[in-house]
Amino acid sequence: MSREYALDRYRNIGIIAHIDAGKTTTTERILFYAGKTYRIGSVDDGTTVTDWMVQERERGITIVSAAVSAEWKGYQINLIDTPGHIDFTAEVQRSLRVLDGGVVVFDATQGVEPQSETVWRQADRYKVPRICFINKMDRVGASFEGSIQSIKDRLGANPIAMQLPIGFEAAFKGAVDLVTMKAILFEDELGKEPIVTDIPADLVKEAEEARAKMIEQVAELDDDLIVKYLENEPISEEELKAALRRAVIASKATAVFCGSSLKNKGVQPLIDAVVDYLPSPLDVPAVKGTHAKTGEEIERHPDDDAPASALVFKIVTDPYVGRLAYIRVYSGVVKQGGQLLNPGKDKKERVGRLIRMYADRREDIEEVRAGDIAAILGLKYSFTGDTLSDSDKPIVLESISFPEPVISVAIEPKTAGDQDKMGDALYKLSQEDPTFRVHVDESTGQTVISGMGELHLDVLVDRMLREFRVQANVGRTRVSYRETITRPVEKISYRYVKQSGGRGMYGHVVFDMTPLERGNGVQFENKIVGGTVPKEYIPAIEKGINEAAESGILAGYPVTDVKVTLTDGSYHEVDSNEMAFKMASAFAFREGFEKGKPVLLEPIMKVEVIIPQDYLGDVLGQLSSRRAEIQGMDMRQGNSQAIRALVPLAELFGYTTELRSATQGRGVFSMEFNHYAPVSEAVAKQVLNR
Ligand SMILES: Nc1nc2c(ncn2[C@@H]2O[C@H](COP(=O)(O)OP(=O)(O)OP(=O)(O)O)[C@@H](O)[C@H]2O)c(=O)[nH]1
Repeated sequence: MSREYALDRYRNIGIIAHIDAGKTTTTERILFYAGKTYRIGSVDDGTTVTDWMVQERERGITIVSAAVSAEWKGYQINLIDTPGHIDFTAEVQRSLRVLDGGVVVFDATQGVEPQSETVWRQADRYKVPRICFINKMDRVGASFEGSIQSIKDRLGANPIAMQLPIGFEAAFKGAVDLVTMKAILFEDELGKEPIVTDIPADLVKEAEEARAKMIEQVAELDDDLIVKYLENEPISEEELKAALRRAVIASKATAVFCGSSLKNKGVQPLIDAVVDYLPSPLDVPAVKGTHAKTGEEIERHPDDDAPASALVFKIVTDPYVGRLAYIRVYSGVVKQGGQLLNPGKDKKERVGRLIRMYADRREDIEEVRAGDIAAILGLKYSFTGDTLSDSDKPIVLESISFPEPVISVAIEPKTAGDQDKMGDALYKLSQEDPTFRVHVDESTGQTVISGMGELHLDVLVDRMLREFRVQANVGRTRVSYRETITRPVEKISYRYVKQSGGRGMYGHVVFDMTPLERGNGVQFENKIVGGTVPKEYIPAIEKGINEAAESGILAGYPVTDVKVTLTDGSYHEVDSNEMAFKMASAFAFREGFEKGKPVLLEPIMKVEVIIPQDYLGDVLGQLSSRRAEIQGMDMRQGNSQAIRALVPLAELFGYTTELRSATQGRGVFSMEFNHYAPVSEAVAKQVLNR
């Protein structure tokens, strides 16, 4: 079999946007025009194809990114939907890791919003080339220019306007294409072909100026073109497009388009732009990884003849077909019925079925080639972030790093019947989502689930009910605190000895514990020289420490930012075993922790509040009563005021409601985890008393 599309005809892209900018509507329209949807969905009616999960429909937000394939003018477009809400940041990150380019959607009345800034920065981190779509041009207050200005000011990007809007607000009709210098007009109705015609007479001058500016901007970024430009030689359409394509792929510029997805305007030129300016798998750097056995660094190119390598970027428990693992193939060919190695887990996996998702159907396929995206059915051991590789040439690709969950709730099954099902449901959900954790609180015996925010946990509890039919009582949302030590403790020595008939137990460890900077977790180093403790017991010692660190001694929260250095110990020829050393190190850890002057740490969030100017005084007052540390303020589009602050997460529960009522519903805020910090004594008392 050969390729259906040449490799340079693939586009793996994501639609990235702030919540409500119109990502779902735009995705829908793209899928409609790219020919694979039978029926257009509408977010407002709750029937979109990408938002297939019930609660997404009800909430009107996109939570789980589905990868959907479509076709446009002989190109295969794999659309990876990314959520716009910060609580689902893991979803955004995992999709950014596997896509080659992004379309960032903005609301023309708002320009850059707080969360568009967050997703933009994330895309920067993953070096994803982007084009922009200024949506909602039909709305009152829409401004193409204002939005472009905010992309420049707030994102520090280099936006190049490729169009000039025709018509204003409700009368928005389409745009002048500044490359071809033709007007493209759209009717409101879906499915109508755009009308390509001459530029309206009253816009000719403005269009010429805009084109001159665009050419200048593109030429400045391109060594070849700048010469021609300065010498006033003619620049062809192809040359212009090629130069812009290079600039976008190198992230030196972002091409900007406008439209109204809801009114079916501007979408086809946007898909043309995806093809013209966003990279194919050949245009992005080779993926990096390490040899699973030797640790040697390896690069893999998108070559069908290279050994197979793929990254699992999403697990979905599909109610109809079962556990689907979405993969991006980086090199080689993954074949249905074939075998792959998960080198990280050292497990062989069989590729049961290979499935390509379209907007309206699934299709079984025989193979997925380098550069493409599809789903595998039948994997047993592989999860998000895992590599699948050729067994003979095992590679582990760079994985995806996820933030630590910051809030938790206790949940309790309603009936005995729910008990078993709950365990199963939680297990499956945590498999799908690496920022969702489950643990049993030792002191209360309660099951505690942790995640990235209230909405995140709400959605998961909701899914438990709907997909797994588990009824559960949910406790109050709590902050996920951490515990750490504040001073070093040396030579903690613990001997675990048991003599109860038969064979005894003997394990003895001596170690130092030192506080680490924030964000370092629990680290372990073995510095034993000579054989006071045989090597075979070292892993058990480390395990004992890690298990003890799962719940600290202050209030049972996980321990973090501590380094344990094993310096000495002793063993017994007959009585020593792994269990004894594990017990010894766990007890020693607890003892050392107690002596290290432990403190509670709380998550501090980076918050941005956007409000109309008039409410500034009230909102600042509210923030300061919530222990906020104001970091800065600036003016935004439409006379609104942005406040940036660091606020403890514990103070943010219920803030949305308070902000709304203080600003007559007009204030919005976004937050993202920033760091952990020690709590004040008063707060510590409160938490510890609970
Ligand atoms: N006037 C106008 N409204 C639009 C346009 N595009 C989307 N909308 C509306 O804006 C709202 C949000 O659109 P969505 O497509 O759900 O936005 P989203 O960014 O996908 O939001 P999430 O899925 O929740 O992240 C819906 O009520 C849409 O009908 C547009 O071009 N013009």
